[in-house]
Amino acid sequence: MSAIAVCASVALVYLIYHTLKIFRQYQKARATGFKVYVSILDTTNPIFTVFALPLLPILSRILPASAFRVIDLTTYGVEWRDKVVRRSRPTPGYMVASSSSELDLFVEDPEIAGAILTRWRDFQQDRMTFKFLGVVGPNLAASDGKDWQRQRRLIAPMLNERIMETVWGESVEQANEMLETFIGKDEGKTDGTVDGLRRIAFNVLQCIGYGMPQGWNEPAKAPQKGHKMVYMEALHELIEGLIIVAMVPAKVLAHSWMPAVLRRKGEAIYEFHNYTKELLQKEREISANSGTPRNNMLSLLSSISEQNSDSKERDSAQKNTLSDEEIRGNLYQFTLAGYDTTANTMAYAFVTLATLPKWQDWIIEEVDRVSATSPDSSYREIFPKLERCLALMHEILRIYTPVAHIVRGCESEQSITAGGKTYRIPAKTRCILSLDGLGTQAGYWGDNTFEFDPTRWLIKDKPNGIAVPPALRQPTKGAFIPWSGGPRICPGMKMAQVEFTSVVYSVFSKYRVEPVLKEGESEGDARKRLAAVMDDSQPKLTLQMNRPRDAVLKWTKR
Ligand code: HEM
Repeated sequence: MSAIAVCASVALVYLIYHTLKIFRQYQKARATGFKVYVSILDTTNPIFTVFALPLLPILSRILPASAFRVIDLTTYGVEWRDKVVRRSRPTPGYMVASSSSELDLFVEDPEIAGAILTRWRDFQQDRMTFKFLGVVGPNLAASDGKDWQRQRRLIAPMLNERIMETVWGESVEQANEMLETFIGKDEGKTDGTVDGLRRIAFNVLQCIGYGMPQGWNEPAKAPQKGHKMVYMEALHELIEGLIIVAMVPAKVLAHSWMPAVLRRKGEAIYEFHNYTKELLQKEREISANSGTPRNNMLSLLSSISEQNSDSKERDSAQKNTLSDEEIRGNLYQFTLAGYDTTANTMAYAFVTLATLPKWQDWIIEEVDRVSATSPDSSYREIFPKLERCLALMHEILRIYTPVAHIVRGCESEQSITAGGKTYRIPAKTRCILSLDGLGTQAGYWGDNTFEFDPTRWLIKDKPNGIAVPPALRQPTKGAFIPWSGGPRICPGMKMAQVEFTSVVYSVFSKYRVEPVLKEGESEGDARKRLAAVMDDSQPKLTLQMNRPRDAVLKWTKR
């Protein structure tokens, strides 16, 4: 037999095997009752996730529309792409059968999404999420079962009201410093608002996480002796390089033959390990002298370190301590989870208000009313009254949902009843909850679902005016889950709300914002151009604008 014939036979056998595998997966998917799409590519493979996205524009030109739609529907970020062109996906969801040993179920129905999030023992955290989030140590988001239960019970209560007061104060200071800088230069015109808000989010986390406040304008510090970068730089490098850091071992990244930009990511992993060890040591000495933990996550976490405990509890769920690796992992994960999410929510809110002056006036009305009727500007006095500012945040999260979807997997067959119908979900199915899509389902939100209208969140006919704390409409379970839901709901939700509202409140107490007009451009056209900058977004770690510097804004004193 010639070499060509051998190759052809091997290819044929592989093709038959591949086709049979897809067929078997298709049969399983058909039995669920959801609409089924078949993909010849393995959609659960990370290589597909990374490469399908940049290839989409080319594929859309060369493939027939129906074939392209199948690839589109299975490629990361489909919810956002559909939202921009106001297109919806099949409800209550759809299955994708491919050559993977796992099936994918894209969930578009609030009842099913709510059930999956609530039944956390049946539907567990996705293994890929473990890989990406557990890169510098085990932590809350990258754990399941008893380890997760213990970490959640110990860590979530740390984000308490004392921390909220610090978040409020720090965010106000950061926002004031940023706006004073913008106003002091170039008649208040800047292309740096989105970056400026990122800096605020990072600095607030630095203050809450480590008790190391950093002024918005303060120049970066020099690395300490024996280090190549400062701690927060190392953390920043890891967060910005999340995917590469998770895929390539630190030893390889830090090698001398690596390009400088990648080598720095590898070095950042080692720096982060060493710094956290030193910081923990220092924190233990401070606590030993003072007796009580300070008001930051590092101090609170180190107070429950297993080093300080003589407990012999063996059951992971019952223990009241964290290992040093878990403290390191959680310090990293808190910054990762709270940074991009909060920063981008603020960014879309500010650019939206510059685009829609009517809603800016609406916010200013509340800011002025609350400030005129409050004896001081503390967190306890102001935050509970900022109902419209919180409604603004909800509406931004509904339209510009930061986390596109949550993935959960089931190891055994599960059934879920929704809309009077029972769906059987086969073992080894990845359930991809479309947070982005659920927030705009016309069936639930109505015909104006794609319109920006924060009043949809207000509870009309409240008996005594403002309810305390700010009370907004509660959508049906599973219909609005930008912070997730069920037992794993984001523990940083209140912190993000306090930060967002304090920044909006301080900025609009003193300033207004509008788009900078290009030569010959009308105000209406400039607003449309700005809206297009927001539409040109891409879900990466979270949804973000592709051209943030094109959002050129002019800030003026009121
Ligand atoms: C607008 C801001 C935020 C949004 C939209 C958001 C969204 C989310 C989402 C969707 C999850 C996934 C939960 C799941 O797997 O079911 C999550 C988890 C988490 N978030 Fe947030 N988050 C925000 C801010 C924050 C902040 C400020 C912090 C802390 C400083 C934080 C800490 C966490 C942690 C620790 C988890 C893991 C919880 C667990 O697995 O039990 N988040 N967040």
